Amino acid sequence: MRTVIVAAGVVLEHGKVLLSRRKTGTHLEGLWEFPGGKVEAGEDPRAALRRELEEELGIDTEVGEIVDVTFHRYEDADKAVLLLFFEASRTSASPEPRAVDVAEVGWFGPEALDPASFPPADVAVLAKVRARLHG
Ligand SMILES: Nc1nc2c([nH]c(=O)n2[C@H]2C[C@H](O)[C@@H](COP(=O)(O)OP(=O)(O)OP(=O)(O)O)O2)c(=O)[nH]1
Repeated sequence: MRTVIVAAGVVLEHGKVLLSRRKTGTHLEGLWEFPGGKVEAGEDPRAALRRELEEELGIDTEVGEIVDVTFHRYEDADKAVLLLFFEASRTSASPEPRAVDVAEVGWFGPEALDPASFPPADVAVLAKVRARLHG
């Protein structure tokens, strides 16, 4: 089984978190997630996250500290993911997020962070993000 390294962003603004929804036809289709994607061979994970946020949501960001690291095996897809969740913030010049290469995008409060709507690999980080939103 291969392991894929994924960088995902926790972008908070005004007590809400930025989430995107996976497109139909992809692994885990229709679920909400922290926007991001695969780190290419030899690529700096923070640079990968900036690139993915630009490609998928059209936003310009600065990537900060790590929020959580999780490992999950998706037996059905015969793949494992090492997920690096980073704090990220939009630069002052950044456009508003839009669904360029995701099914949907939006800002959500803590009540939306129901683990049933997210990939199983996200359970631990959801608790951390919920705590940040309440804090
Ligand atoms: N961006 C992101 N990906 C996540 C999260 N949780 C989680 O399990 N993943 C998984 C889903 C995918 O298997 C992988 C992200 O890679 P990707 O978005 O480039 O995946 P993909 O659909 O293009 O994958 P593939 O079909 O090309 O293998 O990480 C999350 O919160 N954010």
